[in-house]
Amino acid sequence: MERRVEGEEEEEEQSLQNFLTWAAELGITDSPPPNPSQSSLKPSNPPSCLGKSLTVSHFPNSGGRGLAAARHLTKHELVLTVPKSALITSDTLISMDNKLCCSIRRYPNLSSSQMLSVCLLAEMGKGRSSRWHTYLMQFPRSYDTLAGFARFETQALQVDDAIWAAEKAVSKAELEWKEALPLMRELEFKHQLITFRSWLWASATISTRTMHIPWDEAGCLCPVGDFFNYAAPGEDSIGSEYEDSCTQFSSLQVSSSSKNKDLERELDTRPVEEHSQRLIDAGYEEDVGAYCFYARRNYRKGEQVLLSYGTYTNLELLEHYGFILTTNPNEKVYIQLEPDVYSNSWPKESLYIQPDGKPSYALLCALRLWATPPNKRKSVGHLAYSGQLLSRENEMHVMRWIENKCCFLLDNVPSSVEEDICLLDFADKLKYSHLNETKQMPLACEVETAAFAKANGLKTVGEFSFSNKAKRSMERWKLAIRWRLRYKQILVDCITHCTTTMDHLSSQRIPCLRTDLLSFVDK
Ligand SMILES: C[S@@+](CC[C@H](N)C(=O)[O-])C[C@H]1O[C@@H](n2cnc3c(N)ncnc32)[C@H](O)[C@@H]1O
Repeated sequence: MERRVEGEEEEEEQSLQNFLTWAAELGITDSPPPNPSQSSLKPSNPPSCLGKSLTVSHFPNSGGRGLAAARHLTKHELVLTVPKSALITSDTLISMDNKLCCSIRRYPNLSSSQMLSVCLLAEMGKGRSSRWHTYLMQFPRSYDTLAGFARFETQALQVDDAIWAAEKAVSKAELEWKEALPLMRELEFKHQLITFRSWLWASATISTRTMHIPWDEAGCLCPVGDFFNYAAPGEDSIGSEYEDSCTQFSSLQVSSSSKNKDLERELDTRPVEEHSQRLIDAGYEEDVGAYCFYARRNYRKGEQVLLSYGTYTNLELLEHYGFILTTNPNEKVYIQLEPDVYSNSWPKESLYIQPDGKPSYALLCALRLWATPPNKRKSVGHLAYSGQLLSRENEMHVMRWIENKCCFLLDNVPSSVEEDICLLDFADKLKYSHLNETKQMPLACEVETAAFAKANGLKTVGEFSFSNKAKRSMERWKLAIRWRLRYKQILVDCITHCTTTMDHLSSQRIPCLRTDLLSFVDK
């Protein structure tokens, strides 16, 4: 969840009100006509920004500031439109700034996201004289995306793949910043705006808030539209299979360089009459000339109205948006197989443990074939690929293998599920009081807490009148612990699943599809 500096609530409230008034003047409305393509947005509609369909509210456990239903909303109903003139892209900012326009042309090798970052920083440098000042003030001051993770926070992820993803995100951001430095120097940015810290802020703003548009890969910043918090596809809408598959489209986007194929697909821009066939909950509509947002399901008054940014694992959410979901239907614990298992040619991304602890379809198929004697594989390939259990022994073998793998992975991380829960509990309490309870902690927690204190220049772990920097580090540390805890819980659930399956297999006479298919691996 995003944080703002404490003690500024009143000021923030005033700033929000100013922003919403400004947004209404720009024609941003949550009282759009039922079919905006048949009615001009201006000037017949009274200025309205929030209160008609939506209202700004706080949801401490699901995104902080977000949008709530101001009344009963019906599935597929149009709830917000943001006209094109209110969207911010690199082009918008360049067109209003001659110096920026002349300089940026000399750097054609910068990516569209790098260009938008530079434009955003240039706009920030203008302070109150920026046309967008009121809106820019609504952005968080810091983010928890992986690129901003310091060494201690990265190590707290504990799992190699996750540590690697964080290190890669940091080095990518550094490289992009260095590439953009000559342009920022040419533009004579103030020292504060040229720092890596400011770059991280600008690129995280783009990563967490831009929305897909067809004419700029970096996307656009969409005032008010970017107040929608996230619900995973499938989680928020109880719909048909058709709807579930379609909610994989996203309006909020990750940077084009991350190559998320889902997000590169064209968005649906069909008219509102085709509501029942609508593929997404938001998108730019050329015929309306506005970004349009639709309710993805029915909402009761006061409920948070959510948007699906796309299908993400928790690590991806952390990388691009700086948060994770405790219940994420798209979470995956990837399982690395030996090279001989890959001969079955399953893509690596299909081999994982699901959030409910069950092995993925592909993982089961791959292991069932692998546990079959090589000379029998061809003849049973069609059964394995159609997801069928091959024999009791084969299945027992597969379950034992997965169970051992999960145990191995759990043994190779520095702390257990129980220790992580204890550490999270401790970190939560630290916010409220001075504590010196580390002596009652399990050793692993004590060691990690001491490492946190050291990384943040605190003399003792009991010294918790934190600086803002230490508070932000604490938030990222907690995110890392929550991420790895979920990872471990899935492995534990998988072990339970394997044990239960093996018990079931041993107690029952499972008809063998092929009695000759005894696993060969034990022999
Ligand atoms: C597009 S903004 C949404 C509005 C944002 N809460 C605000 O106050 O401006 C996306 C950011 O909101 C937060 N967020 C969105 N959905 C969330 C969720 N379900 N749980 C936690 N944080 C969420 C994350 O920090 C994310 O980067």
